[in-house]
Amino acid sequence: MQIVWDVCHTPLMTLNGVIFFLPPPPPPPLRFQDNVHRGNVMGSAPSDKNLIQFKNAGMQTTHCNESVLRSCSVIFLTVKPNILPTVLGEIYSLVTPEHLLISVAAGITVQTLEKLLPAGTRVLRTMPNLACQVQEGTMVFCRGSHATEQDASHLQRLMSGCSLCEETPEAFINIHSGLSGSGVAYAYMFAEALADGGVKMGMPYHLSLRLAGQTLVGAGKMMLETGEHPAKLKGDVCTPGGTTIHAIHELERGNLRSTVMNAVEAATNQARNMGKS
Ligand SMILES: NC(=O)C1=CN([C@@H]2O[C@H](COP(=O)(O)OP(=O)(O)OC[C@H]3O[C@@H](n4cnc5c(N)ncnc54)[C@H](OP(=O)(O)O)[C@@H]3O)[C@@H](O)[C@H]2O)C=CC1
Ligand SMILES: O=C(O)[C@@H]1CCC=N1
Repeated sequence: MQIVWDVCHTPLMTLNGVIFFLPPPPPPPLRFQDNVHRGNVMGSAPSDKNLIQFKNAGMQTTHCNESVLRSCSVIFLTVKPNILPTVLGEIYSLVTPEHLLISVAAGITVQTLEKLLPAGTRVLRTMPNLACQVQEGTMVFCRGSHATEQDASHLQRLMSGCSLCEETPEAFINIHSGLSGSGVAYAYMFAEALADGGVKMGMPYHLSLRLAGQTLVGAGKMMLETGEHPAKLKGDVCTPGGTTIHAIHELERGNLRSTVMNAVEAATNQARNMGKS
């Protein structure tokens, strides 16, 4: 997840340095606004593979996770879930009440995070999706026992520039992982299949791909902007006896909706299992 860029993109507040353990932001031009200064953002990772892009964008970088704790007050934990316990052990002695720790790790519960951190640590558990990188993301989050109202609004303000960001009960975080965190990947598969269909019928691949991408963007935007149920919008596309209803019959034969529901269920259950191990 490339949270760092998204955070910096938002028009808010001074970050006393922020980010931790991240893949890179996309290449410049980055749009830093108001008080968020790229020089106040610090990324840490073992290698330069991703960090080099932080450096190129004028952010601070380090290979020492402890340095981030010493310099930063808002810490995004974006390592893979299986590495998180080791990293929290490493930084444990440096975490103070001044720090706000924000985890994006799939499956890792608030209870686990709090158990691995000093008593009283302010923690937020989140689940973003990849589209935060293009300011069209989704994120849900919940508070740990010591996180405050102010911490929650801080995160919402940080993320408001790049995602729909909702506070939810913790039980919804894994569901959001299955629906949207992973869901962008299902959408890409659908887009790929649309484009392949176009190619099959004789359209060049690059044109087919661009049209498929825009079809998904447009369909999502219609849903959000009209507030209409997707079934209603689907009905609007179906001319009686026309092309769409013939295609929909094929999708129903292939169990599209049931398959997608199964996918959300499988990903949610996997997130739940990851939280147990
Ligand atoms: N990918 C996605 O769409 C989403 C991912 N997430 C969550 O984001 C997290 C990252 O996943 P993903 O983006 O796929 O992972 P990546 O492998 O792309 O990124 C992980 C980063 O962690 C760094 N890292 C590894 N070990 C350490 C360490 N000990 N200390 C500091 N940094 C370290 C790696 O450094 P190096 O560059 O040196 O290898 C790398 O830059 C996971 O917890 C996942 O659940 C959540 C929602 C969506
Ligand atoms: O696949 C994963 O585990 C992560 C979490 C959600 C999206 N990617």
